[in-house]
Amino acid sequence: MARGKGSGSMQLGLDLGTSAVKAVIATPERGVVARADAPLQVQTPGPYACEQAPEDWWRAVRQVSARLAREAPEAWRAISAIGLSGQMHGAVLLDASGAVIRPAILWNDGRAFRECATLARDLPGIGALAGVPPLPGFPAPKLMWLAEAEPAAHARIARMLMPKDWLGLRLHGQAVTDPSDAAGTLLFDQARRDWSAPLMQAAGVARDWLPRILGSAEIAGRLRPDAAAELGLPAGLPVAAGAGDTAAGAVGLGVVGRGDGMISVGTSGQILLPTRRFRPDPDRMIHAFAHAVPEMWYRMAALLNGARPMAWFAGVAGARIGTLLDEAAAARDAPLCLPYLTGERTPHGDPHLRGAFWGMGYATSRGEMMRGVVEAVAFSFADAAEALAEGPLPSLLATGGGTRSDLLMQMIADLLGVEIARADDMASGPAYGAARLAAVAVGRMTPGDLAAKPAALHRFAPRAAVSRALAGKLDRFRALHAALAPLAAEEGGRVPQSGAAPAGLHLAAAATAEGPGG
Ligand SMILES: Nc1ncnc2c1ncn2[C@@H]1O[C@H](COP(=O)(O)OP(=O)(O)O)[C@@H](O)[C@H]1O
Ligand SMILES: O=C(CO)[C@@H](O)[C@H](O)COP(=O)(O)O
Repeated sequence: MARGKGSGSMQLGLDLGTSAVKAVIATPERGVVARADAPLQVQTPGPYACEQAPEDWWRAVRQVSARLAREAPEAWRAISAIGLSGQMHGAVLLDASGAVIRPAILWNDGRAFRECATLARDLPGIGALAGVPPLPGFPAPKLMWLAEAEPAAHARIARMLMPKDWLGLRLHGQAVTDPSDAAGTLLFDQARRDWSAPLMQAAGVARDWLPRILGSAEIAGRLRPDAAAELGLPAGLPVAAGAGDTAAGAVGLGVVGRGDGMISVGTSGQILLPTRRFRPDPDRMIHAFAHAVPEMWYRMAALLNGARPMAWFAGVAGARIGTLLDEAAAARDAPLCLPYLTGERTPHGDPHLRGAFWGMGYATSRGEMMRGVVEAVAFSFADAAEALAEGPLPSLLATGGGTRSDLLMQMIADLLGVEIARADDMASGPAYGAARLAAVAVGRMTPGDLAAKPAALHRFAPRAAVSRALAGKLDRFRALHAALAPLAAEEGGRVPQSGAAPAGLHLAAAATAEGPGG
């Protein structure tokens, strides 16, 4: 797979996930040789708000670096290049001095729903241009929302970066993004793979707010001396532009060609199929985005609530997620659950949806409730797959923290009727994809090498009989959603522009929120 040049060197892949910063040190020949994670919290100051402070991301990068330097010193010293991956759609807003103006507004923030209606009305062809209909977690409507809700902050904007690109700025000093992350802004012309003048104009975005677009495997800059000193790496290391986390995850698994498929079960969830052409399909809430490899796009069904509802319920129950998943596996029954804790994208495109349980009695246990949550996550993936499928789905390579649950993975395989395969070492993911892009950037891999898939896989084969039993419950899950969606819309309509919780409604808000994870 690798070319001879510099074969002793290793690549550092950094993935700025929503629940944690993940770092891997990898080589093209050996795959991942060391890894470290540092957790992150999501702030939810209002019922539709999801935010993180960029300084917390940097602190987490320093933590994973210190851990790798301590626990894998030889690999750490062999790092010859850095690659980046990160949660998509986040808006990091900087003033003219480069200072962060306010906390980053994340991909699952729903406050900009009114601005989405405005964009859809003013630009009827927006979905065919931007690859996705207006959705509130995307930067364009969020910037419009900010102009109304926080005009003083909006007036200071000199630059907007996506999360991994803000890390890039800290590392090498350049304001750079790549096509796969630019794809998730609603400001990007997917077919031309460049910023779109009509979309920028509609959202009131100045061209010079936006970063330069480089290829994902191009060198964006070199490690600055100050960042090098903080992380304990040599100054001048090349840093590749990298990719948004869905594309980087696909690169990590070799899901780059037509006929490949990926399922990602992280905080969010995705099913992703690479395509050779840009093929928008906005009516079904399918995202058609530029891939991290040149001349490729992908079609994607995207869930705002992937495995995170499981972590949320573990937090509510005050137990470890692994313990509750064991109880869920042993449970014989489960109440119906809707997992839409932050609204949902595919297939509903509805920021007002919320979570619900139905069918509980005094005998209901927490294990049964957890099983209901796991089933709900699997049902969401079934809805996503149905929206995405144009014919039979290919077998899917899996990534993300939720893939650790055999119960969930088997349920999804049963419902989708396709084989799902998880890398045995579970190391292939966005951070590994970022390391691979860095390897291409410094000539340690060829772009063609990115199609290589993980060697050892744990396979979940679909079971027809179980699938029929689950399908009956999926119908009731859909009926519960249909019954509650009008109530959600009515309550959502009463949320003020600021996004603050209206009195008397049940929309949850907290200063901080996240379950205990693993
Ligand atoms: N032991 C476990 N079994 C199954 N799922 C888990 C376990 N530990 C954590 N998770 C799930 O993994 C999710 C985080 O996945 P991850 O891919 O790390 O997310 P992100 O990239 O968003 O940071 C959590 O929301 C949680 O539900
Ligand atoms: O919204 C999307 C993709 O459209 C997600 O990819 C987010 O970027 C968050 O990813 P995770 O933190 O769940 O990995």
